[in-house]
Parts: sequence; structure tokens; C-alpha cells
Amino acid sequence: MREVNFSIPNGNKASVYITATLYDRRALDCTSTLPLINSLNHLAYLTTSSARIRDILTVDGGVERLVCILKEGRSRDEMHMWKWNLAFQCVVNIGVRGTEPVRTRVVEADMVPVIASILHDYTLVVERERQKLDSDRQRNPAKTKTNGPRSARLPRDLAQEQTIRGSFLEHQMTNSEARQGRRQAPPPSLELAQPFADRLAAGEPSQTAPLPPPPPTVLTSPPERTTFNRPVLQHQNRSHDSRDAFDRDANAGPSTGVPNNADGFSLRPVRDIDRLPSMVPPLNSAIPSNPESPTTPSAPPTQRGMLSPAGRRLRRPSIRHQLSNDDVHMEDVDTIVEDTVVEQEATDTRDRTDPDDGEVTPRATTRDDEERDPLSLTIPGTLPPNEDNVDIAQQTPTAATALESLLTQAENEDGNSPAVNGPQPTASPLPPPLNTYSNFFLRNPQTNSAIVPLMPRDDDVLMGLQLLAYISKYCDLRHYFQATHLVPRLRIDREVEKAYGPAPEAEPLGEPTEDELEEYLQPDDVNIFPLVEKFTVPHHSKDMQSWACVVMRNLCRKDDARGGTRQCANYKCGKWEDFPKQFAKCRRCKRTKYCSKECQRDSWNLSDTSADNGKRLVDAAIKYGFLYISPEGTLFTESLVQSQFDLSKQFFAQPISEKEKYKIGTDNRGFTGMHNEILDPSKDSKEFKEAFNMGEFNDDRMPQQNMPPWLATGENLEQLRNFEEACRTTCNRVLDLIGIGLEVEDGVDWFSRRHGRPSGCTVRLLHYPSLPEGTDYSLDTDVRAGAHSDYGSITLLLQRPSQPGLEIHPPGRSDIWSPVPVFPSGYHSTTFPPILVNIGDLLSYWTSGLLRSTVHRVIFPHDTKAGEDRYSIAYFNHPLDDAELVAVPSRIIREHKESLQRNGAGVEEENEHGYGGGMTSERAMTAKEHLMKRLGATYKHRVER
Ligand SMILES: O=C(O)CCC(=O)C(=O)O
Ligand SMILES: [Fe+2]
Repeated sequence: MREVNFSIPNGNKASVYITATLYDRRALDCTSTLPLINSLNHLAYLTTSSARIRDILTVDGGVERLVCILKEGRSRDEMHMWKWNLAFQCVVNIGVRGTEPVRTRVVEADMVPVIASILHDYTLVVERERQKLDSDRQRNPAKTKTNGPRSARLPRDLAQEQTIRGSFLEHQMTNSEARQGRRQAPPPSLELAQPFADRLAAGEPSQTAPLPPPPPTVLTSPPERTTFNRPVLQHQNRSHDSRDAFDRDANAGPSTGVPNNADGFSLRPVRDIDRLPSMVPPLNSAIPSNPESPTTPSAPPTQRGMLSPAGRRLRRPSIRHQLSNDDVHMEDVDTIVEDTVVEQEATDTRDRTDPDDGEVTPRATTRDDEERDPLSLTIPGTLPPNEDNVDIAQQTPTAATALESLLTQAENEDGNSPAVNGPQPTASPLPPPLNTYSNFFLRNPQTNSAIVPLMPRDDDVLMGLQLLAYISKYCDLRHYFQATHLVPRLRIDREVEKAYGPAPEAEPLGEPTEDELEEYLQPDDVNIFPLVEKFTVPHHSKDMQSWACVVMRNLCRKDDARGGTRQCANYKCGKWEDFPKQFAKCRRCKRTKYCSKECQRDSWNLSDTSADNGKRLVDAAIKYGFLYISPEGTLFTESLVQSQFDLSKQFFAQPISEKEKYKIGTDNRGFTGMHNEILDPSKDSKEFKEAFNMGEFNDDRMPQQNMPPWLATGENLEQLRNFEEACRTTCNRVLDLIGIGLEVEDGVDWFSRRHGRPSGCTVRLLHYPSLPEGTDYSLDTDVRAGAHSDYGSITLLLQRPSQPGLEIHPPGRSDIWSPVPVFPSGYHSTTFPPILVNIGDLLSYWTSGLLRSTVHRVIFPHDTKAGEDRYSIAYFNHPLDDAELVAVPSRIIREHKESLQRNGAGVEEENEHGYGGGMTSERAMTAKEHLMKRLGATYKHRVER
């Protein structure tokens, strides 16, 4: 009997493959996953150890091919995942370790959208997890309250997780030493982990050839987790399009062999003729890094891409996206294989001493490194009208209009922040505990398990940021970072929606259209810098923060090719200086430069939870107790706020008899009518306002008070819930920023952890009617709301565009009032005002008076007696009822208390810090006791019905 006349070749080998001693470009075109993994595994080693291989990969289309593999997206299939990880690692190796021309080629090969997509996906999950956590806290405060500091638990979880997940980093990225000098050992021939091998072997015609035993070390990371399913697409890899036939000759060059090199490295060197223009060293300075060349895949940004039928830019696939088979003439093949045998280089000095490395290696973050913006960006400071007032942006004296003064007080002529009450917290180094807020969303054991496999790994983010740090420093490449797009097949928006439900206030995502899946149809409307900035915050790992900070610093680099000018640090603006040193530098960080005050303000919003922002917020809270935040980065949308005001109008339009059915009780919930409340008992004045207090909803999101049925049902109820959620989550963000700014040692979520249910949180609808003709109103004594400070931790105030009236005492001046405009000068919207945040008594008390609970009031407009009705909505944020007002573990607070004691100061003067005073003893009052005490004072003077 004849034996079967076939045998199984070594299961891991393709006919053309890459090993530790052989590089063959065609191996990357392999369509079979396993052999490709094998080749990529070795390529990961080669790209680490050999500058020549990196060089060659940029001329033979290897980089583009790798990018194509990445753009195909990831699938749940473990092997695909493994392949993706390896390809990613190879590109990162090339970009991080390569020379400037090599890095340029990595950018030109369109790697930036891949990184943007990774960062986008990761932050998407972070955001949803954070929202989930916020609402869990709200629903189940006991859990979040008693579990101790979450942030203290998490690093352990992280450590465990990292041992499982960190192999890529261990392999390549964990320390800069390894990056800069140490050569990794060549990988052993990749063998399959047994389960994969078994699976793969199942159904094979012959099981007789035993698989070799597993190697002692496997340097690449097996897929430690799976990813989401993606449709298998025929044309997902544009490298398989053969539409760029005109480029074939250009690619054929590198495929020819050359004899052994004198340095003992038998790989042929790259000839200049084979290089892309951006790679030719002598020409490099003279030509842009993205020349218009038939051999260059991407044209400069202005011309980049052809127009699609829809008029959008077609992102032309790289010529090197083609299979190398297309590029290589068959007669060359033998020679290529023979001549691309490489021996391991004995030394590669470029790997060890990359002159560029020093420039981008992140330093330990110090306070000086933190970029800070002047307080004037967002903070309605106040200034007595008789004081000189200098506009810092224009450096010219301005009329001391209240509006201007509110925005300019924060910095003096020199741009230095004026002295603040209490110690300047800016002089201290960043404390390590900031990092213990590490990724609390993602490493929370309750993290949606369905989503964990979907999101990029921490390692992917870290590698992406690291690569960006190395490539973003080249100013002529900056447009690639400021105008990029997301790769449709890498995006996980729909999977995230499935796992978490539709995003609040967002339309559910339907099935993707064909256009949405076509990468070349995506507009270049994504700026990578805002994405990166999200990783500068303390709740990401220290490494992520460091690399992200390097990238952000690169944004502010001066461009020598433009005569040493810099770009406005507001990435939405992007304006360049007309001449060096035109834009004023932030006096505090000595680094950031903005073209205008507007840009400074615009670039600050709540989604930026960096230490810098926390510091600025705390500075404002110390000095003014009031600040604006932009609704961007919160759950507030213009329509949500508008509909809440509509409900408010509807409520107050009811006859008084109807409203009085919901009269306020001692629980502080319900309706309070005209002249009923006296906020400033020291004055014999009437208050022309009515209000409706809505306390927090219960676990089923139902009101816990008597409410008009039309308001507490159906869409209106849903709307109230959404509004309340926006308020609560915004407050938690602000509290976290305060935790960051105060460098709280027990986790920066120290304050927000102490908020949840049950609490005294209240949404208050306010109506200040216009005065009827012939009223007995007295301009001198009567007000809409008397002077008071708020009782809780923080208050959010939402106002309507044409309805001003709020006034505050400026710092140290309890004898005068300064108006707080609805829109600060230069604000970007005229219809959707920013949210005003003010510090309440409780937070002032909690921080020993360091944060200022500012006295404020609402007056009738001076210009007209009657004015128009004023509607406003306040959200009074309170801690958990039984949260103890114990000392905040913060060096800044401790120092403040010490300085108070040194100066013999007790409780601050009432008018300086509201009526709550400062906590000077350690006695622990609960939040509820504090609230009752404060409400008691008000109720005492209140006319009870
Ligand atoms: O209506 C306003 O603008 C302020 C209201 C206020 O301060 C309060 O209700 O505590
Ligand atoms: Fe208030």
C-alpha cells in the first residue's frame, strides 16, 4: 500500500518568512495568521535590534503594510489579536528607535489615525465607566463610602493585572534603559502555546508530525484576552488594492539584492535612490517631510488625498500597501531571499545613543513641569471699581467695567497671580498619591466585563503615547496630529454602546453605513492633542501621564523652520506667532503660550482633569470662591438646560394656590413663595423671589417629595433625572479637581467619595418676577435674594442670557459688591452661558476656611426698575448625610491651618468666608448636622406658613 504522498510542513512556517537572521518583506504579505505571527514575532526583535531593518522597512513598504494590518482592526480571535499586537509593537519599535527620517516615514505611513483610534477607544470606555461609577455612587453610597479609599485598593489590582497583561511592556517598553541601549535577545522560533496548536491542528490531515516542545521563553505576548467581533471585510486592508500600479517600479528597487556589507552585516544597505525624499539625509533639511512625490503616500495636508465623489478628501492608500508580490518581479525573488539573509549586528550605536531620545524622554513630573494658565481664564474675579485694572492680554489699562474687572483681577500687570488667602499651593512637588487615583474606572473590579476585551490595553495606550512623544516633536509633521481621523475598523463606539447603553443625550448609533466604514471617506477633523491631554491626568498611570505630558509639550515647541515661532497652545486655535515671542507666556508655568485671553479660556474646560487644572480651580476657589466652567466636558447640553428652564417657567406660571400644594417643609423640599425666605437676616428687606426645591430622587429615580403629577411623570420626569445627573456628575468632577488641586493624600477622589445618597443635594428652581407697576419696591433695600453664602459643598448656578443680577463681595471687601456677568468677556457662546460654580460653607468649613465660601446676592437690574423676570437654577451639592467633616489629608490644608494658628487667627471673618467660617478644630461634625445648623439659622428668620 502506498503511503500518503503529502506531509505537513512545519506548522509555523510560510514559504517566505522572517527569522532572527532573515528579513524578507514578502513575509509580511502572508495572509495566513499563524505564519504571519511567526514573522512578526521575529520582526519585533529585528526592529528593536537593527537600525538597518528599520531603515529598510521604511523604503520597502514594510511600515505601510504593518499599518495596514493595524487598520484592519482587531477581532475577538486570539490569533488575530496576537498578530495585531505584534504589528503594533513593530511600528512602535520603528518609530521610537528610528532616526528622524524613519520616524517621518512612520507618520507618513498613516500611523497617527491608528494611535488616535486607540486613545479615542480607551477614553470612551473611561468616560462610560466614570459615568457608571458616578451613578453607582449615587445609588449605592454605602458601598462607595465604606470600602475605604478605592484608590488605595486599586494599585494592587493593577499590579496583579499588569503581571498578566504587561508582557508587551516587559518585553519592550518598561524602562528607558531597555529602550535606549539594551538589545533584547533574539526571539526563539515562535511555537504555539499548546491550546492554540491543538485547535489549529484539529482537522489537519496528519497529526503524525509532533509539535516541537514549547520554547523556554516566548518573547512575544500571547493574546491574554480577546477582543470584540468585527465583520470580516473583504477589502478592509487597502494594501490589497492594486490600484496604485504606477508605484510598482518605485518599489521594485529595494527588492533587489546586493552583496555583503563591509560591516559584516550581510543585508544590503539602502541606497539613496531607493529612499523616499523625506529619508535622504542631505536633502532632508531642504525638503518637507511629506514631499509631493509619486513614491510618497501622503501629500502635504493641504493637498493630501484626492477628492472623493462626495467632495471629501480621498485618503489614498500607500503605494506600499500593496502586496509585495505586486511590487516584485518574479525574476528578483530568488535573489531577494538569498540577499536578505541577515546576521545579527554586533553593535548598533544608533540604538544606544539616539540623540533625539533625550529630548523626549519624560522627566519625573514636578510642579514646575506642570503647565498652568492664569486664573483669569475662567474665574470671575472681582475688583473694586476704583482700583486700577490692567488687561493682561493687551497690557493696556481698561475701563473698570465690572465685566472686564471680573476677568482681569486674577493676574496683576506682570501676569503673576496676586496673593491668595492661605499658602500658595504651587510651590510643592506633585505628591505620589495623585497617581493612586490610577485608572479607577478601568481597574475597578466592577468594570463592565463585557467591555474589557473591547478596549485597547493599557500597553497599547502607553506605546501609542510613547510613539507619539517621539514623532510629535517634529514641527513640520504637526499637521498630521492636528488634522487626523479615526480608523473605522478600530473604533469601538458601537460595542461600547451595546455594553453601556446609549450615551446620555446622544442619539443611539445605528448600523454603520458603508461610508462610515470607509476610511478614506473620513474627514480629517480629529486633533490628537486633546485626546492625548486626557492622559495627563493623575488617574492614569504615571507612565501614561509622563508620555502624554511630553506630547503636550511638543505641541508648544517652537518651529525653527518658521523662524522660531510657536503655535497657540489652544489646539482649537492653532494660530502661529507672526514673530518670535509674540504670544505671552504663562507667567506661572513659564511654558504655555496663548494668542489671546479667549484662547486661554477656551482651552480650559472641565474635561481637562489635569493637575494643572485642579490647581487652577483650587486657586480660584481660594481666592474668589466662584468660577465659571464651560458646559463642554459635562453632561449639560444647551437643550437639556433649556428644557429644565421651560419646566421651571411652567411650574411658576401656575396659580399660587396650586404651587402652595407643594409647600416647603423642614426637609427643605418644596415650594417657597414670595417674601417667604430671608437669606440676609441682618437687613430688613423683602426678597422678591419664589423657589421650588427638589431633593434627591430615590434608588428607583423617583422623587421623594410631593410633586405636581405633570412634572413627576413621563418625559418631564426623565428630563428632571437627566438634569440632576448632569448636576451630580459635574459636581463630582469639580470635587475631584479640588482633590487634585489640594493634593489630597488619600486619593484625589477624597471629596467625591464622600458624596452620594442620602444627602441634602437639591435642585432649586428660582423665579424672580419683574416688578409690577406701582410696587412699593425700594431700590436701596429690596433685593431678589439677600446676601448669603450657600450651605453645601459646592453650588452650580445656571442662568439665562439676558437675566443678570448676581453680585459677590470681592476678596477682602465686604463693603462693596461686584456683579458677576452671565457671560464672561470673550466667552464663545452667546446663547448657552457657562455654569457658575461656587464654594459652599461646608467645603469652606471642611478645608479650614482655605476654600472661600463667598457671600453673594441677587439684585434687581439697576437700569430698569421693573426689568424682566429672572429665572435661575441652582444645584446645591451636599456630602452624604453621615459624612464626617474630618480633616482633609492634604499638606496644603495642614499648612494653611498651621499658618492660621501661627497668626492667632480663629474662625475667619464671616464676610470673608461666607457665614460658614473655617474649621479650626478637629471636631467631626457630620454633613447633616452642619446642614441642619445652617438651615436652622435661616428657618429662625423665616415666616412659616
Ligand atoms: O439666582 C441666583 O442667581 C442665585 C441664587 C442663589 O444664590 C441661591 O439660591 O443660593
Ligand atoms: Fe446662593
